[in-house]
This record gives sequence, C-alpha cells and structure tokens, in this order.
Amino acid sequence: MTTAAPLLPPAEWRDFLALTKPRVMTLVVFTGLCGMLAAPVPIHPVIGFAAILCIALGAGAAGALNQWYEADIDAIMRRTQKRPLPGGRMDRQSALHFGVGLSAFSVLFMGFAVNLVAAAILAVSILFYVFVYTVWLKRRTPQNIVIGGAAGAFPPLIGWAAATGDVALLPVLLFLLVFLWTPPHFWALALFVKIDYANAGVPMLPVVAGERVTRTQIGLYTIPMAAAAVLPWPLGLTGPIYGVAATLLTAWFALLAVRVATRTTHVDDAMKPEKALFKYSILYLFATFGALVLDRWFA
Ligand code: HEM
Ligand SMILES: CC(C)=CCC/C(C)=C/CC/C(C)=C/COP(=O)(O)OP(=O)(O)O
Repeated sequence: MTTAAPLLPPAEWRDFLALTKPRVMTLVVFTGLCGMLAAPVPIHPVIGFAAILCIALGAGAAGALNQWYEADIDAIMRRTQKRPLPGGRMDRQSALHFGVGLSAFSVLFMGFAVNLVAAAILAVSILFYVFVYTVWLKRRTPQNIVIGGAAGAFPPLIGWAAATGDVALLPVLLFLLVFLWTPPHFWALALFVKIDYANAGVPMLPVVAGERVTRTQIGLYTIPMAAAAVLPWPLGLTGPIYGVAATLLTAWFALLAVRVATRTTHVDDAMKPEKALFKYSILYLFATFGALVLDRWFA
C-alpha cells in the first residue's frame, strides 16, 4: 500500500536555485574558471563560457541530488532546516528530476560543445559528490569529507581540460590544493556546528573523535596543503606573482590553523579562531586562484 504524498504548491524558481547551493558554487565555479584561464592555450570565449556554464549547472545539479537524498538529516540540522525540501516548499520527486535532468544536460552539453575529457571529469565529479560522498561515506565515517571532498577539487581540472583537452601537472597540483584545503575548511566549521551534526547522527570528526583530534587534524592537513599551494612556483609552472601571493596567503592560513590546532575550547567559548579560519579559508581559495590568473596575464 502506498501513502499519498502531501500536496504541495509548485515550487518557485527561488527554491530550485536554493537546491543548487549557489553560494558554495560560486567558489567551485571560480576555481574552474581560473583553471581554464591558467591553461597555456587560449580558449574561444564562447566555448569558455559554455564550459563554465556546464561546471555551474553540473555542480548545481549535484547539490540538488545531495539535498534530495539528505532531506531527512537536513530537517534536523538548524543550518539546513529551511531548505526547500525540509521546509516543505518542494516535493522530493521534483528535486530528483531537476538534479538528474540538469546533471545529464551539463555533461552532454560539455561533451558536445567543449570536449570529451572535460565532460568525463565533470561526470566523475557529479557521481563522486552524489554517490561516494553523499550516499556512501557521509553517514558512515568521519573520513567522509576527506575522501568525498575530492568532488569539489575537480573543477580546476575541468577548466584546464576545457581549454587544452588534456590534464597536466599544474591542474593536478590545483586539484591537490583544493583536496587538502577541504578538511581544514570544513573541520573549522564543524567545530562550532558540532551539535547540529551530533543531533542528526552524522559522524563528523568533532562528533566521533572529539575536538582535540579535530584540531590536530586541521593542523596536519595544512602542511601538505601549503606544499601544494606553493610548489607550482619552484617547479617553474607559475611566475613570481603567483609564488609570492600564494606564499603570503598560505602563511596567514597556516597561522590561523596553528592557532586553532593549539587551542583548547572553554565552556561558552565563542570559537572566534575557528570562525576566523573558516571565513579565511574561503577568501584564501578565491585569492590564491585569482593570483594564478593575474600571474598568467602579467607574466
Ligand atoms: C566535502 C567537502 C565540503 C564540505 C563538507 C563543506 C561544507 C560546508 C558547509 C557546511 C558550509 C556552510 C555554509 C552552508 O550552509 O552551506 C560551507 C561553506 C562554504 N563552502 Fe564548503 N564544504 C566542502 C567543500 C567545499 C569546496 C570544495 C568548496 C569550493 C571550492 C567550498 C566552498 C564553500 C563556500 C564558498 C562556502 C561559503 C558559503 C556561504 O557563504 O554561505 N566548500 N562549506
Ligand atoms: C563540478 C562539481 C560536480 C562539483 C560538485 C562538488 C561540490 C558541490 C563540492 C562542494 C562540496 C560541498 C558543497 C559540500 C557540502 O557538504 P554537504 O553536502 O555535507 O553540506 P550540507 O550539510 O550543507 O548539505
């Protein structure tokens, strides 16, 4: 016997937009754009625009499928309670159709309008975010964001592949930079929204291993992240504009990370250093990728 789904009014465009996690996607798309602009061969502006559009649509589609699958835990967490599905403004089937349709469209359009390598990597990132991170790992292990976080690191590779039809050492280092940046980015936030994840039964690191371990892990991941950020310069893959900017930006990141790593939380602590690291992590990635493009233009 099936139970009738409650009748909901048609979702508004704003709700479909919210399904794509637009704020997070701005950085995802920016890293893709910078990967494209850092490539040694110029891309035709129309093809370049199509590639960026496909990254945005693919990432948005992945976000929609993530929200389709996670409506139950999103309803429990304060931060996510007002999303279109837990907020009761959209039915799950609409979210599923939107996510699957947009995923297929973004990959096919990338394949036809840009090239097959970029389309293949875009497909892998969508599948990775949905199946490896959301469905498989998120509810099972605190390593969820380390492994699953790779999904968000693919866009620089996609952008580069859109321009060159290939991958190379520089975009692989950019992949590694975002991949290794993700744990400090997320765990800094998880330290101050720990209670939400605990209530929802999501095994994020501060919930299952405690704050001390999380702080140490933030410090540890910052070391290889710093190496991935700075290495393109000594390897001769970028010039000094990127080299100096990345070194300074990364030094500040490391300082904030050390402050978080070496600290103990007190009762009623406002967690200012953790919030500072989380906020700076976003600015950091924008600025480092921006510096890469400036380096290319002014070299
Ligand atoms: C598995 C990996 C990741 C996890 C679990 C994660 C988690 C989060 C969470 C929970 C927030 C809080 C804001 C919100 O409510 O959405 C956030 C913010 C943000 N994340 Fe991540 N993130 C991850 C990877 C990434 C990646 C790869 C990027 C981009 C390259 C990114 C970019 C951002 C940005 C720009 C914000 C700020 C959004 C705003 O202003 O509301 N994140 N992240
Ligand atoms: C190009 C392409 C397909 C990229 C997609 C990859 C992607 C969206 C990476 C960002 C990762 C992200 C938004 C994690 C949020 O974690 P969460 O889903 O656990 O956050 P939540 O608790 O806010 O839902």
